[in-house]
Amino acid sequence: MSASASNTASSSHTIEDYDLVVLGCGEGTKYLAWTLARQGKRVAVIERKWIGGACPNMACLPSKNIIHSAKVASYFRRGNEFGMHLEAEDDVVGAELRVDMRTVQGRKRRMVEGLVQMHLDNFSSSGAELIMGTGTFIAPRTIRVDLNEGGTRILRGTDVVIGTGTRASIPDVEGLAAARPLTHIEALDLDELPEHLIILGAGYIGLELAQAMRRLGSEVTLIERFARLLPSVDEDVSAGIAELFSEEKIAVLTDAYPLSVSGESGKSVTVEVCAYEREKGVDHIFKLEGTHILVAAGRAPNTNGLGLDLAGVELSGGYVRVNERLETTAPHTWAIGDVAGSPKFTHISFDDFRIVRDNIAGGNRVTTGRQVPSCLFTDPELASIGLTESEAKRNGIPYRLAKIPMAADLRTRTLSETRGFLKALVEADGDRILGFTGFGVGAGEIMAAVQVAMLGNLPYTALRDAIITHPTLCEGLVALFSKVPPIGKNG
Ligand SMILES: Cc1cc2nc3c(=O)[nH]c(=O)nc-3n(C[C@H](O)[C@H](O)[C@H](O)COP(=O)(O)OP(=O)(O)OC[C@H]3O[C@@H](n4cnc5c(N)ncnc54)[C@H](O)[C@@H]3O)c2cc1C
Ligand SMILES: NC(=O)c1ccc[n+]([C@@H]2O[C@H](COP(=O)([O-])OP(=O)(O)OC[C@H]3O[C@@H](n4cnc5c(N)ncnc54)[C@H](O)[C@@H]3O)[C@@H](O)[C@H]2O)c1
Repeated sequence: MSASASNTASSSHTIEDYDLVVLGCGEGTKYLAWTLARQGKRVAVIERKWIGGACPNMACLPSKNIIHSAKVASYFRRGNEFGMHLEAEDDVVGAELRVDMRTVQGRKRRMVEGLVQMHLDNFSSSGAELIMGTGTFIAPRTIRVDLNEGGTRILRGTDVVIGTGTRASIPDVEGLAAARPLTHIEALDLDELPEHLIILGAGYIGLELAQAMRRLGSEVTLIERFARLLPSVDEDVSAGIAELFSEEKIAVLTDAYPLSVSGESGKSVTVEVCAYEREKGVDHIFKLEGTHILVAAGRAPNTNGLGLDLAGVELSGGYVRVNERLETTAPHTWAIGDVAGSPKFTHISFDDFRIVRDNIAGGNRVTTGRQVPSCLFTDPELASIGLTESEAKRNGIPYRLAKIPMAADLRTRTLSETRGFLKALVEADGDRILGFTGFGVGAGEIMAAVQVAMLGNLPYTALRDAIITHPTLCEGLVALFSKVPPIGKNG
């Protein structure tokens, strides 16, 4: 769809007017573009590199693809347990598994190519225009695009949406940047397995990739500055993950941080680590040798150099400042997803799309009070929604607690995947479900059933008394909610 040229920004550039101009082709922004274009609006999306944004290209979906290959590797190693033997080897446990990373990557790359094609099809069927180039604001609602193929264009939107996402933040550690560390982008695209991968940061990315790379055959060491893995989750969850990682021989250094790094990732790196020994109250400084270093130490917003000041868009802590309607400080200028400071999940960026779509149409939809479910895709998964036990304690919120081991969910026994537990918080003086955490096989899928009950304001007894197919993983919810203590008695 061609845009109408209405006036000129400079002697050589015509301003092209659109109903909607979107900066960054991420989760929420692409859905907004396709939706408004299908309504007959003139829409342009500016993207510098990734058609579809982070999720399909180098974040959620590629990581889950590699994690699944790592699961297959773990099944291979567990072959004996299931009575599976390779012809040539009697003892599969003793046999060395050879992982061909090029084939692992080939499967992932085919998936990504298919996803990119799916996005291109959506652009052509919706009529939204995809412009490959780097966008910078030059005036309110007006963006100059430095086209990847050369040349520039200037676009102005009746509405403009910023969805430029985040990037890996590289901590200011002596020698770290010079060591050319991997971020998740390179780590998810390795054709050769690192011999010894050192991972800085034991958050979502660090934990998921540590286990995957270990299962594929790398030696892995995690360095985390806090005292335990995932300090924001309940202690029993954190301990469960620590035990899992210890069994899988992933070295974990907590209360530790790097002082300096030397060498070059991909060849050899030396990290000087400072680790605090809590019992003795002393710091130890030592050197750790590895072949690669991956930085998974949090995210930085892509707001630098966007010319946001020229657009009247203010920042807050580096992120685009938005209100609960996802409006920025400039009229008809919105922000979506990670860069708006929304919780950093694809499903949240998608929900931001729904909010902005409705508000552009004159509605009043807000981010406040929405559910923020999450799932860490370690094996087994850690899924959580609503209030956690530690949050309830910290905020003095009374609750009744139900907790069962995954082994009480009989499906797990058929799978030989009995590790972990399910827990739920129910209000102390009523039947409302306040929160759910599952650390176990299929926890992310089980959580969705609890989430629907919470959305519908169902009492916990609805799940307790439901007839759920046997033996499914969700059947465990009957056992879990049967454990809720009576009112007045918290177990
Ligand atoms: C390794 C990894 C695994 C993850 N796994 C999960 C998961 O399993 N589940 C989950 O829910 N979340 C996951 N996340 C988080 C999720 O990927 C992000 O929250 C989500 O992609 C954010 O989407 P977004 O809409 O904010 O924008 P993004 O998808 O980040 O897109 C922003 C786009 O803007 C473009 N851009 C930036 N600046 C410009 C510019 N000036 N001009 C033109 N284009 C520009 C970028 O190239 C990018 O394509 C993961 C993240 C990582 C890093
Ligand atoms: N399954 C999923 O949904 C999924 C998967 C991957 C990423 N994500 C999203 O992406 C975001 C970013 O992930 P991430 O893992 O980069 O960040 P994170 O915030 O989850 O974890 C970063 C970790 O690095 C540690 N750290 C930071 N600097 C350090 C230092 N100098 N020394 C030692 N430790 C240090 C922090 O204490 C923290 O534990 C997540 O918050 C999440 O929202 C989601």
